[in-house]
Amino acid sequence: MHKQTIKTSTNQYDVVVGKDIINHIDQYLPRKYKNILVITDAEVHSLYADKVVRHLSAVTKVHVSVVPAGESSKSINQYYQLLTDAINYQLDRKSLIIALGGGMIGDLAGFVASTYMRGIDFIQVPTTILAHDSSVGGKVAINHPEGKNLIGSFYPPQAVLYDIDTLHSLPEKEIRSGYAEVVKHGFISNEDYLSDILKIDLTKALQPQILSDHIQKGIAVKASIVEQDEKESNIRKFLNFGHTLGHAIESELGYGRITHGEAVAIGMLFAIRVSEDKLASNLPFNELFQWLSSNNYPLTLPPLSVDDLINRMKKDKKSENAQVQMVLLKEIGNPIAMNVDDGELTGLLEKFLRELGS
Ligand SMILES: O=C(O)C(=O)C[C@@H](O)[C@H](O)[C@H](O)COP(=O)(O)O
Repeated sequence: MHKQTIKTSTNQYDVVVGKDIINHIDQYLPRKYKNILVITDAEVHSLYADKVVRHLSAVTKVHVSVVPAGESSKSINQYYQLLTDAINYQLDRKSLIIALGGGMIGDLAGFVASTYMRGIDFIQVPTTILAHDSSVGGKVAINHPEGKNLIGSFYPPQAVLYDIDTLHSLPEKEIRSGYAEVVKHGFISNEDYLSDILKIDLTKALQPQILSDHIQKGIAVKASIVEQDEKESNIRKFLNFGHTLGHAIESELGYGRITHGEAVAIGMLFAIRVSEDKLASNLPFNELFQWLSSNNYPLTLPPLSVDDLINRMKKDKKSENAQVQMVLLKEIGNPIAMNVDDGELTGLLEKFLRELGS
C-alpha cells in the first residue's frame, strides 16, 4: 500500500493506493459518519457497490444512488436528482458522500457534496485509471451544454481510497481514456517517465506493477502542482495540457460521443503542433501519434467547424477576455500557458484537422 498526503495552504488529505481496499473499506473510514450516501454509476454499481454496502452497513447507515454510466450524467438534471436523494435519505452536515467510480462520478458526487447544505464531507473511491488524475486535487464539476466543467468548485475530498484491483476489469476504451492522462503527466513532468509510458502496449494485459508505478508517478506529478497552486492561479494550468481543444471536442460532439481521454489525446497532439509553431519546440509528435494509433485511439474526427471549436475554446476556464489560452511545451517537462490569437489559431487548427484527415 502506498500513501501520499496532499497538503495545500487550506487542507490536507491522504491518497491511499493499494490492493483489496474495497473489501476492507470500513477500516479506512473514520467511524464518525452515521449516514452515508454512495453515488455510483450503473456499471460500477454491478461490480462493486454491493461490496461497499456490505462492509459499511455493519457499521453505519448506507444508501446508494445510481446514475447512468457516461459523461452525459454530469448534468444539471442528474445533479438535482442526487440532491433530492440526499434530502430524502436525510443526510445532514455530519453525513458523508462516497464517490464510487471514475472521473464522471468523482466530479458529479463531489459537486453534490460541495453544495449540499453548503458542503458536506466526501471521499473518492476511484475505479478507473483516469481517476488517478480526477480524484486528486479537489476539482469537482458538472458540464453545461456550452462547455465542459463550467459549473463547479474546488472542494477537496477527505480522502482518496484507490483500490487498484478495480483497474483490471476495465474495458479497452476506459484504459485508453485513463492512459491519455498518464501520458499528459509524462509530457508536463519528465522525459524518462514519458518514454516509459510510451513503451506500454495497451492492447495487451497491463502488468499490475507497471500500471501501479505509472499511476503513482502521475499522482505525484499532480500532487506537487496542486500543493503549490490549488486554485489554478498559475502552474495548475499545466495540468490542462491537451484539454483546451480536448474539452472543445467533447462538448462540440456532445458529451459521451468520445471519451475524455480520447479527446485529450487529440488535444495533446494539437498542443504539440502549436508549441512547434510558436515556440519552435522539438517534441515527439510522431512518436505520440504512432503510440496513440497503435493503441487504437480514434484520431480522425467527424467534420467539425473550426470556428465552432474556437468558440468552444474561448469558453474554457483559462480564457480571459475571450482570448484562447493553451498550455504549450517548450520541451518535455517545461510547460507554459500562452494566449494564442484567433487568426493564428484558425490557421493552425485548420492545418491540424487536415493532417488528421478530419
Ligand atoms: O486538475 C486539474 O487542474 C486539471 O486540469 C486536470 C484535468 O485533467 C481534469 O480533466 C480537470 O478536471 C480539467 O479541469 P478544467 O478546470 O479544465 O475543467
